[in-house]
This record gives sequence, C-alpha cells and structure tokens, in this order.
Amino acid sequence: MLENFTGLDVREDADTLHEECGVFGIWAPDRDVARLTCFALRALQHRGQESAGIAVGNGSTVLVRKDLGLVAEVFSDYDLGAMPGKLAVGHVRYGTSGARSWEAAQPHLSTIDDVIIALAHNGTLVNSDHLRAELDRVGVRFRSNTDSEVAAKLIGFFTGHEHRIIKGIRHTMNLIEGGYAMALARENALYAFRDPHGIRPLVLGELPAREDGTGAGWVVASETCAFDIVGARFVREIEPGEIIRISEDGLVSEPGTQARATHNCIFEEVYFSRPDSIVDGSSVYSMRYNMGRQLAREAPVDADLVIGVPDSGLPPAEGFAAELGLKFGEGLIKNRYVARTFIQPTQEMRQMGVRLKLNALRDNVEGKRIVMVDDSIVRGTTSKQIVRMLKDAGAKEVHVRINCPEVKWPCFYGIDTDVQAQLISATKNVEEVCQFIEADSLAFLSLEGLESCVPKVGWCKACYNGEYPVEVPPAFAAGKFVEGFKPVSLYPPTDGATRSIDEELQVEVQ
Ligand SMILES: O=P(O)(O)OC[C@H]1O[C@H](OP(=O)(O)OP(=O)(O)O)[C@H](O)[C@@H]1O
Ligand SMILES: NC(=O)CC[C@H](N)C(=O)O
Ligand code: SF4
Ligand SMILES: [Mg+2]
Repeated sequence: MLENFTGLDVREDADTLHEECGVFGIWAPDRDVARLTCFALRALQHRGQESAGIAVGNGSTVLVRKDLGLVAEVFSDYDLGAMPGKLAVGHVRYGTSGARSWEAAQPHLSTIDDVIIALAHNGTLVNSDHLRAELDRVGVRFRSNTDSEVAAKLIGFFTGHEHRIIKGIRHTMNLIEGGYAMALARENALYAFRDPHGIRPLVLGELPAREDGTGAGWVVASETCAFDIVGARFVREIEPGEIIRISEDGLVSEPGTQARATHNCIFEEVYFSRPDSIVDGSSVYSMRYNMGRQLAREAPVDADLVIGVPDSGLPPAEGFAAELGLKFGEGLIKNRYVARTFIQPTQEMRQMGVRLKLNALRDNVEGKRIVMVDDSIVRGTTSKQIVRMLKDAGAKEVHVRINCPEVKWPCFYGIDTDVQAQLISATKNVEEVCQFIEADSLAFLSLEGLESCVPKVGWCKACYNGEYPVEVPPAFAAGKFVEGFKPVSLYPPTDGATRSIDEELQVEVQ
C-alpha cells in the first residue's frame, strides 16, 4: 500500500492553506514515553496530517516507527507497547520540502558508528540544496529529498568528526538557514533547538512527579496544547538559537548559534496554533477574539448573524459580533471526521472536499444578512465554496471578513505557500477577490490592527509585507515570485549560509 504513495508529490494539488508540522519530545525514564508521545501527537494533529512518527531512546538504541497517515492510523496499541524507553521524539508532517512519501516521513535517522540519532523538524531550510550537494560530495547518502533529512545527516556528519552530538548540532546550526524547531533523540538523551530568529515555535514543559516521587520528566513541543494532554506544566519558550539537552544529568541549556532579532511567525496566532495553546504568554483564543473585535472596528457591517468558519474562524467571529453588538451563531457545521488527506486532485473533487468538510445550517442562515468571518484567504477556494453554500442555503447577503491582512507573499519558512502565483491576493485587489468569491462585501484586518492584538515581540510578517527575516537564496526563490514583486531581505545572509562543509570543519565550536 505504501508504494502507491512513495515519491508522489501531491502538494501541487493542495487547495487550501495547509498546516506545517508538529514536533514533540519527552524525557521521562519511568513513564510510557511512546504512548505519551502518541497522545501529544494527537493534540498536534492539526499541524500536519500526511504522516506521523515516533522514535524512542531506550538506553541502548533508538527505535523508530513512522508511516503515512494520521496518528491514530499509524500507531496501534501493539506498536506503542513494543517501544519502551526513557525518552522519545514525535512528529506529524505536512511536507514543505520533498515528496509526500514514506521516506520523507519523520523522524529522520542518522548513524554515527553505533550511535543512532532521530530528528523531528518543523520548518523549512532555505539553503538545503547547497548543503545536500555538500554532503553528497563527501559521500553521504540520502533516503528522501527533504530538507529535514539534510539536517539529520549534517548533525550525523559533524558528530562523526567531533565525537559529541552537541558539537554536531552547533556546526549544523551554523550552516542551516530558515525556520526550524527541532527535537532530537539518541539512546540516552533528548535535545531540542530552535532557529536564531525563533521563526518556528518550540516550548519547554515539566512533567511533575507522581505521588510516590517517580515519573518526573521534561517535555518539548510546538504548542502548549500538547503539554495539557500529557499532564505537563509550561515552563518557558526555548530561546531562539538555544539548545536544550536533557539526560540523566538533568536539563542543561547550551548556546547553539548566535540569536538574531526575534521574528516569531505571526501566522501561528492567526491560524496554525490551536486556540487552547498559549503563545508568548497569551492565549491564542483571546488573541483571535481580539482580532475579530479589531476587524469589526475597522470594517463594520450591519447584519442579522455573524458566523465563523470552523475551526479557526470561530473565535474572531465571536469577537466581531461582540464588538458590534450583533448576534453570533452557527452557520456552518463541520464534519470532524474528514481528513484532507482524502481530497482528490481534480477540481471537481477539490470543491467537493470543502463540501465534505463543511455544510451550511439552513435553519440559521435562510433569509438573513450574514457576516462570515474566517482567519485567512490564501488561494480563495474555501471562501468561494462557502459563500456559495450559504447562498444556496438561502442567505440574503454574505459579507466576508478576514482576521488577517491579504496573504500576498510566499512563505519559505515552513508553510507550503512558496509559490506566489497561487496566492489570490498577489494578483487580485480586494474588490477583485470579492468578485471571485462572489461575496457582497469583503474586508481584511490591517497589519497594524493584527499587531495590536498580539504581544509585543518581534514578528515575521513576510507573507503580508514581503519583508523576509532570512534571505531566500536566489536559486531557491527562482520562479516562486510573480513578475514585478521584489522581496526585501531584512538582514544580509549569515557567513554560514554558503559555507562549505570543509570550511565549517575549521570553525571551532565548544
Ligand atoms: O483560501 P484558501 O486557499 O481556501 O485557504 C484558506 C482556508 O484554509 C484554512 O482552512 P483549512 O480548511 O485548511 O483548515 P481549518 O479547518 O483548520 O480551518 C484557513 O482556515 C482558511 O479557511
Ligand atoms: N511543515 C513542515 O514543518 C515540514 C518540515 C519539513 N520541511 C518537511 O517537509 O518534512
Ligand atoms: S512568511 Fe508568514 S507564514 Fe511564513 S513564517 Fe513568516 S509569518 Fe509565518
Ligand atoms: Mg479554515
């Protein structure tokens, strides 16, 4: 069955904004680490539905199980029972680099003599082609064509020379550019590290001991919602450029690479993160609610009912209605058993995909002037389908309100929107998009309005304003921008971006 998928890249067929990836790591020698990782991955399932994997360190080696499919499809009770260990890392994938294949599923392995390491990565590395060629030159072989495997093999390569994994990670962090939040397992230690701009999120939590004093441990995850499910307490964010190492010796924070200006992905707040997660000290739910209120102040409209597009459009719709004193209610019912994985690659089936997932609630919308709030318009497929659905169900007017600005620029740091021509707002203005989705009116939240609803940390906003914190190498960007669009690089590339492996081996790391 797997062979049907191997090497088949279906990302071109994707028709809505897809998530990125979720990573998790746990150090808890007297807990069932594989099962706890499986629970955590289920909490992070919204971040990626293509494949799932768990690697367990059991003191003497690393065991991995990964496959295409949802977490519940990949891991049986039997599988989890066969993976006892002290620590584990887990991953759910929506690929941004390489095929949607078994080989591209994570964690990726690398061996250094008799030591095995397993790496889980959320993000995209913009210079992985150069680094792959470098590894290729020195005889390193790959099983997949993903950027994440390049990182795993780089760590393995440098560790082979330096004989310490921490040094292997540091050399790798010197070279890789882009967005990354990574968790790495070896047989007796867990590592977690994050890109120097903090583009992709990674948080640290603590597992409290049981009443008898056993069971204490540490966890790392893309989002805090994964902590709640395993009973862990949020401790702090993993800092940009930091490496955390957890072993019998406890938790140690080590410098990885020089932190640069913080640029957390603002789209996490808008769409990717679950509303019950806490990001930068604020609840995602409350930030989205406030985005809805701000949107209502910026683009008010009189209506009989405000509805949200499930799931991420619900909190801002509630805020929008509250701000204007309008009625908030359900207008769309979501079939929670439909996974995008099953959406087929023809236009007819794509459209059916939205209908499979959502249906209009005629009782509530018939004869009414509706405000429909969603988090974003990317390619425009979802909004167009839903507006039609609401009108077919008898809505008199449908006013669309979007709680982020127009997505005009491609993302190269972990989201699969790296081709600008696919973004409807890159080539159409608000009025034209409104016509395309056949709405009665359309408005987007301003960038200033969005920023007023999130904490005052540094943000990556490149998909809205074209200002990229990490320079995208010309070869990687080739053909990805619409003619006439000139991205701005906020900083020059680092020295490591184009360095060869031989040159990096001359660099002293601690
Ligand atoms: O303009 P489009 O290209 O259609 O993309 C935008 C839509 O994609 C996302 O929803 P998605 O269906 O991916 O997931 P969700 O159910 O989590 O909202 C997002 O919430 C928008 O609804
Ligand atoms: N969405 C992601 O974070 C993907 C991670 C990695 N670039 C991959 O394609 O596997
Ligand atoms: S470009 Fe947009 S989606 Fe990509 S990391 Fe930056 S803010 Fe996030
Ligand atoms: Mg949606």
